[in-house]
Amino acid sequence: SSSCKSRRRSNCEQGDDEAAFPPAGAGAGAGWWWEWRETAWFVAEHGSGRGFYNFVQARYVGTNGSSSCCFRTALFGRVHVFVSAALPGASRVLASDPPHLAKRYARTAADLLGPHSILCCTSHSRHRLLRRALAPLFSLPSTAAFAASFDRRATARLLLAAPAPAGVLLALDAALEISYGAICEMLVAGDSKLAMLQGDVFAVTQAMLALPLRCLPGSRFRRGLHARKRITAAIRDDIIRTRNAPNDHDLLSVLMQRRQAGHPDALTDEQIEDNILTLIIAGQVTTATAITWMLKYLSDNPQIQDKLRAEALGLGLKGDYPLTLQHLNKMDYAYKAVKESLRMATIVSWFPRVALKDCQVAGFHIQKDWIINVDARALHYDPAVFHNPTVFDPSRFNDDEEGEEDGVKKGSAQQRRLLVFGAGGRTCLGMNLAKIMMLIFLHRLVTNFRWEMADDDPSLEKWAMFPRLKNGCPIVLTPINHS
Ligand code: HEM
Repeated sequence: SSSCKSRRRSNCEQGDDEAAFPPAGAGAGAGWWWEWRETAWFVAEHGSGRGFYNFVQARYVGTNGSSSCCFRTALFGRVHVFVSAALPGASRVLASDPPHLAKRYARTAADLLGPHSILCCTSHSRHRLLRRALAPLFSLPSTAAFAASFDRRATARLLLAAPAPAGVLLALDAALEISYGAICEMLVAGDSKLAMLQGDVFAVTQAMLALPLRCLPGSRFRRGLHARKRITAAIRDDIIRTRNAPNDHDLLSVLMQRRQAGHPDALTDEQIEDNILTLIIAGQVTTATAITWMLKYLSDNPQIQDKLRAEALGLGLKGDYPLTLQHLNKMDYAYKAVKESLRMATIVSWFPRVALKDCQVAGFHIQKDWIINVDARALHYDPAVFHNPTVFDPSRFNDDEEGEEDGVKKGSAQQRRLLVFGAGGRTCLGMNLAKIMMLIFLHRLVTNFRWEMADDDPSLEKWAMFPRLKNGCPIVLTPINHS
């Protein structure tokens, strides 16, 4: 934003060339003691009810007390630069995907997801192969089947198993359970042990940003590694089963058939294991977390909830109807509410890339091996980009252009500035699935209940990979009388 641009020069020391070094954040220092203190601080915030972004936000305030759009710190032995995606040039780093800026993930995440995971893959050519190999999962028929499966599960969980009138639903648990079932079915249909391992998937996500205390019995990281072993063992059993009896409906069967046919994008067993685990983790916890934030924002804004209800009931769907992609396409206001929830929740706060050589990012001098974190949350809460950014307002997207491009809705300049799913060659593969899950969950809830939060505690869950409410978003449901 313009506010970011003008503040930049005044906050920087000058580098060797034209570009400036990123300013050191609040509490700046040097040497091993400072680095250790920054890491301990980051970990402490992560383990507090305030969440790790609190660490980042505090450091945008420079040593002289003025706020900046970029700062550098040191975490886990590496220099990290955080740069607001509102700065011209920062999100271009993602969109243009230059070869000297490789994707970077915490080593702990790479250990837990595996060396072949698409999320952690740094080689451009191997990454392209993995993206092509996983593409069938996101085809239109697969997406439609996924929507039907998620809808069936959501209906069963929210309506058939609904709590007594004015009962409390723990939204996070419900969203995790429904999305886990639907994603697993899409990846490995049939009788897979994966269905029983939701707790292990949770343990892996809890370990992703933990200290890498591999040898310490009982540490979160070690528990995560053990959970990973059980999950990959289950996938290995599924690979053997599917090799003998593939069915056409799941990703694993497609991958196995490709291998048997000698397809150039065929994946090895190890690549399949790591990427099935990755898809579950990338898809389930993110989306379930987004759903809980959406329900919280709508509980805080009952008039928006009413407007959504009016749109949903106005679709004229009666009786026991399955939702289809055509129905979802008609939910204009709900779609805006989903986008606004994604903006405010900003599930993935920043995007890490490692500099493979000295370079410039958004006008700042970056040295080889530094890690550049393009900060999406700073963009989504920048008042110069989103007017009144802390207000939940789906109508801020009213000026979006209508129309579809490659099956994805086009939007206005402001919409394009959302950085919820990343940009460029590493853009989230599951973004349409995520929006579909959110729309279906919302539709089933809004057409059957009014709701409000049962507990307003704003604390965030400790050690969560993505910021989410500690209380799991308990909502009081009041059934709607349709007569
Ligand atoms: C609200 C839900 C979701 C959010 C906020 C989200 C966000 C993201 C973001 C920001 C990235 C890019 C990270 C980067 O560039 O560093 C990403 C990548 C990815 N996401 Fe999602 N995601 C969501 C749901 C899903 C779902 C449902 C799936 C699939 C089932 C999925 C699969 C993936 C995969 C495979 C990648 C890696 C893409 C690559 O590196 O080429 N995500 N996601």
